[in-house]
Amino acid sequence: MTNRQPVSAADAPKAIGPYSQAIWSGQELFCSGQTPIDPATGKLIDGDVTAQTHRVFDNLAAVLVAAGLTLDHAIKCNVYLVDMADFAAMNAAYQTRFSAPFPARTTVAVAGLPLNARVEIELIARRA
Ligand SMILES: C=C(N)C(=O)O
Repeated sequence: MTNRQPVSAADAPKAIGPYSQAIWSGQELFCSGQTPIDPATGKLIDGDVTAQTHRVFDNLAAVLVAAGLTLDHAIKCNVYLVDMADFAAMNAAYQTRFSAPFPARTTVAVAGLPLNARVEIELIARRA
């Protein structure tokens, strides 16, 4: 028997590969990386890294809501950028989606992201 309890969010993009949108493990929820896919079309949105970051957070929020949580439950985020020149703009959008104290975070630049997204963010959340 698996200890992986999946979360399925109709308002977030369907997985584009063999992964769950999120998995509960005990009190912690591991949310797969979200790219700026519009769940209505299944396609990447048009827009710069600011718009892409907000779409990513809308998608993460939809997954969290399906699990009975919100972004306030996030404890760790990993941010992937294809161009570190987007760091400041990503931060500006990012900081509007949380209130202090901010979750722990790591940001790295990567060689590429699915569907040619500029940003992907994954997070871990914890219920009380
Ligand atoms: C988009 C993803 N989270 C993936 O391909 O792993």
